[in-house]
Amino acid sequence: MVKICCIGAGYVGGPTMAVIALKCPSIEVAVVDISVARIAAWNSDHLPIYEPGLDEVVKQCRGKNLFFSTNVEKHVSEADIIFVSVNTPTKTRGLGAGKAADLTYWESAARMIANVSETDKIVVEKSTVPVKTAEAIEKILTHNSKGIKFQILSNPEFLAEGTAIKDLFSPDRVLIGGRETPDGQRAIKALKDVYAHWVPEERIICTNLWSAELSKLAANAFLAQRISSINAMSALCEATGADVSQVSHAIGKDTRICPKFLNSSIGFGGSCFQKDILNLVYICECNGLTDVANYWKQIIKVNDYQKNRFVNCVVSSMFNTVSGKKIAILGFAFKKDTGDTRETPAIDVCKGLIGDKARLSIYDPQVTKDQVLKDLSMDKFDWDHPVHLQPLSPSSVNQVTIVWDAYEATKDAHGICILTEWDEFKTLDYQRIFDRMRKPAFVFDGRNVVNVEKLREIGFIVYSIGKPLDPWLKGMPALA
Ligand SMILES: NC(=O)c1ccc[n+]([C@@H]2O[C@H](COP(=O)([O-])OP(=O)(O)OC[C@H]3O[C@@H](n4cnc5c(N)ncnc54)[C@H](O)[C@@H]3O)[C@@H](O)[C@H]2O)c1
Ligand SMILES: O=c1ccn([C@@H]2O[C@H](COP(=O)(O)OP(=O)(O)O[C@H]3O[C@H](CO)[C@@H](O)[C@H](O)[C@H]3O)[C@@H](O)[C@H]2O)c(=O)[nH]1
Repeated sequence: MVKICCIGAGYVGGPTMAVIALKCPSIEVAVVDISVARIAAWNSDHLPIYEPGLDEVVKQCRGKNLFFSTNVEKHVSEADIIFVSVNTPTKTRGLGAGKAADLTYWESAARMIANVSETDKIVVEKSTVPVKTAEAIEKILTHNSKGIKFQILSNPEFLAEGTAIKDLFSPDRVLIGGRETPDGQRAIKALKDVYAHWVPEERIICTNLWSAELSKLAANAFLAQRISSINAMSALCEATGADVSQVSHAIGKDTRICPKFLNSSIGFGGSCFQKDILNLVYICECNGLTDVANYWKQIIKVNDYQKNRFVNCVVSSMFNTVSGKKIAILGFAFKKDTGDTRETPAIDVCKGLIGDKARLSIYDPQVTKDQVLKDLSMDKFDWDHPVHLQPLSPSSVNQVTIVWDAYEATKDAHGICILTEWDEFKTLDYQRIFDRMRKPAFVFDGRNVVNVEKLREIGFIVYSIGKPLDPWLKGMPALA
């Protein structure tokens, strides 16, 4: 029986291995982690992450051919194939701080693999890593081993949160990079055989190591670039009276452009886009490609611009001050159908409003009070370290309350900011909400989820990103 071990039981390691176990009953899969709490949660009825469909997959295989354990060394030493899916945060200190990937967790995993291995292994990079990481990992493994052979493969993950199970069941492609030697090709085939249990052969792409590593960074940069492009257009739409949804629809009909990833928003969030683009920028700079680095930097600049623009719009619309005013925040997760808040644009928007002394009442159907408070008090990039190494949650953040109902959040509020596109925000009873708010009552829709005309009929002043401006908002200093 082939044995797989995955180091890192996070958003990638957990779902990916659960699907491999489900689709390959003949393979034994162990997912290991240094976080005792995380492993306990994977072994309980309350999984550590919320992902539609994940519970069912885990329930079907856990205890049969899928195991979650803190006994990292035992499972690593027994495995034929080891996936490494640990954190690769942005460095906050030293060389490359603020851009380069911090490979501390990866390096420590590689050293441990070298220490405990007694048989030949295939080591698979599942984490997103800088190009040429495989070369460094190879050096660590070969210099520390006792004649054991290691083959390194790059097998980046392309799943998106909220649709992880769907993406894993039916991936657009699986990418495997390896050495162009007979041993390297044999390793590629072994991993290909795993995916071939359910992924059609034509969707499994095999390349050299560096192409696979770079393709992951390139894919995220291209995706994020589309969002920054449409968000840049949203500002122009507001200035000219065009409607960004109509523009997206019109340009998306061109099959060369396609309609996906053209939804204007308060900016992209999530654990990957910003981190991976910063990483790409750093690699370009290290290779002397300053103009290329500056091109990709601009994607993040526009993303920051979009978040600032939104905050400025809220403040300037409400008579240039939100001091002491209650603002309801609907949605805190970085997108719908996930409880993940890593790098969510809601953090920057909330911090911006708190900076202007607003009182915030935050509601998100999947994000806990503790998480929100932690996010609002953590330093940039601190979130991307294993949970037990993160700062403890503070007891409270001034000016912020967290509630479990959109009606409670909006009661007596002066304004509402919609920051995540949860479906339930489309069907709220906005008349009821309006009746219980201070007047004039404002809605700032950062995700284009509400029916603007209906809300204006009720009496709201509505700002919806990239849409023709409400007469109230025209001429406001931040928007003019
Ligand atoms: N989240 C996504 O949607 C996504 C998608 C594709 C790729 N990625 C990449 O995958 C990697 C993992 O991301 P994630 O979202 O799963 O992170 P995560 O924080 O959810 O999980 C990483 C896990 O690794 C564990 N860990 C760290 N060092 C360890 C060690 N030495 N031994 C054992 N366990 C260790 C941590 O405790 C943590 O539970 C990152 O490189 C990320 O960029 C993420
Ligand atoms: O048209 C769009 C699409 C997305 N977003 C935002 O962009 C961010 C990222 O969304 P998405 O890409 O759907 O989620 P992630 O889980 O971050 O997935 C991305 O990052 C992963 C980690 O690398 C990759 O594996 C995935 O392929 C890639 O889509 C979120 O804040 C979304 O709200 C928009 O604003 N407009």
